[in-house]
Amino acid sequence: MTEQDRTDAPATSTEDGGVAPAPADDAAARSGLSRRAALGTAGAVAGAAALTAGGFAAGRATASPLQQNAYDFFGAHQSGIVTPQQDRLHFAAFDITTDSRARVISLLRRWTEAAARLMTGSELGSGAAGGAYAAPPDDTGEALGLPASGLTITFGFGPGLFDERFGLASKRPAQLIDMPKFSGDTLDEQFVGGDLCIQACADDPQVAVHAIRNLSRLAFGDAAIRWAQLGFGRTSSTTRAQDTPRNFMGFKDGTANLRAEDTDLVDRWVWADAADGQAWMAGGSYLVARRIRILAEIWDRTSLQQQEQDVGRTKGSGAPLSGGSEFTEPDFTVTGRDGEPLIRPTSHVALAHPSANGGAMMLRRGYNFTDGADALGRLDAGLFFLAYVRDPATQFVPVQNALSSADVMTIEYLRTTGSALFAVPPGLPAGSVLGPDGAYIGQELFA
Ligand SMILES: C=CC1=C(C)c2cc3[nH]c(cc4nc(cc5[nH]c(cc1n2)c(C)c5CCC(=O)O)C(CCC(=O)O)=C4C)c(C)c3C=C
Ligand SMILES: [Fe+2]
Repeated sequence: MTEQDRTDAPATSTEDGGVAPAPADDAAARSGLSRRAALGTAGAVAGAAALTAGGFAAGRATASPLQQNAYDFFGAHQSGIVTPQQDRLHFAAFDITTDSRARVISLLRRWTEAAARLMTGSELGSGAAGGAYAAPPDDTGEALGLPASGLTITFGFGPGLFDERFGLASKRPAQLIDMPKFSGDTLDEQFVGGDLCIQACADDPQVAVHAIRNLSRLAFGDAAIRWAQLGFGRTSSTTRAQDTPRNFMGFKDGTANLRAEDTDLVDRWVWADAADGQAWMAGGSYLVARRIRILAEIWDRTSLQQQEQDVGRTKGSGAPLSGGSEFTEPDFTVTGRDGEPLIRPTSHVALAHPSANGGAMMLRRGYNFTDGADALGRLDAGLFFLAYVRDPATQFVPVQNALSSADVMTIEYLRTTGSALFAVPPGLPAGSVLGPDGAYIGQELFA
């Protein structure tokens, strides 16, 4: 767990890290949260303040059942980027359906306050069963009784937020490019773009789905889901303590990923800086989302030798074909008896490696997905590729171009059906007071 992910600051903390119940109650009163729910949150965050970098609260006597595995919503960066990658994902891209700038701000305030509560394992408002009998409940209820489950909620802004509607055109970061169409892309419009996005990651799928469902509900009248994606297993590690998971092709994935502990590299390749052009993005990042279908039926009829040559690593241990073990650096100069490089130049690893891309790196945070089958009985399954970068034009586009034009794995077995890019603003500092007039994610953009 990294510094900014520690659960060491309550949802309405004071500058010195103490709990400030009065603002929480004020905010609750202003936003119509029940006393019961507000007390639940205050209790949870007060307990959370006792947690340390040693990890989650799970199993600790001091942790209430609801706050177990709770990450802090507050910090210099949004949670869900360098946070140890959870195993489940619900991702949603939204269209903004209002032309009112004030309503967009109000939506971001509602989302921010709700996200901070959901991450503590608390219900929204009066809860699922505690509100007025004659009104729909404030919380849909399917996460009632479940712990926080490591939930992180990460908000992003798509190019549409910067169109003529909201007077934000001059604040659009140069890094938020219109994603080019890559050779071989077979995009399905139902998985493309979005004015806003929410990435909800958790260790329990019900918790991640509950978060998106309730945030979507809060957006009613202002934004509507354009497309969404569930992920059932992580395909990366974002910290050194985590095992390397396997992707839908059966290979270890995430071995050479950037990790939270690589702070210099993360500063260099992930976090935006004011000097990059837009001060409001300092401490933020850019999220590339690509829905990539894997032609499993073809891949599964391919020999082990061919599979390993296409990836550039062994299927068992994930070691590079040039030798060593999983975390040995690939050596692209080592040749076999036939004089050919052991790692083929057309392999995925050879083409995606920083040495082939001007040193560029990215923080991958993808998920396996399966969405049923097509009319021919083939699985609609693959990898929902998520990557955080500081500059998509120099860190993602050249790599994708190289993969699209030369990577045997990409050309023969992968079909990209969805694509989107979002600017992910920085986090909110501890001590921020939330509510109808309070702080919100992205506030510097509207300042
Ligand atoms: C444009 C960026 C990338 C896309 C798209 C992509 C798709 C994709 N990758 C795999 C499987 C593996 N990728 C691996 C490594 C790897 N992939 C990228 C980039 C993209 N992948 C990078 C930058 C790297 C690291 C290269 C390096 O530094 O060595 C690996 C090897 C293990 C690992 O390091 O993670 C596998 C396996 C799939 C299945 C996929 C789309 C479906
Ligand atoms: Fe890859």
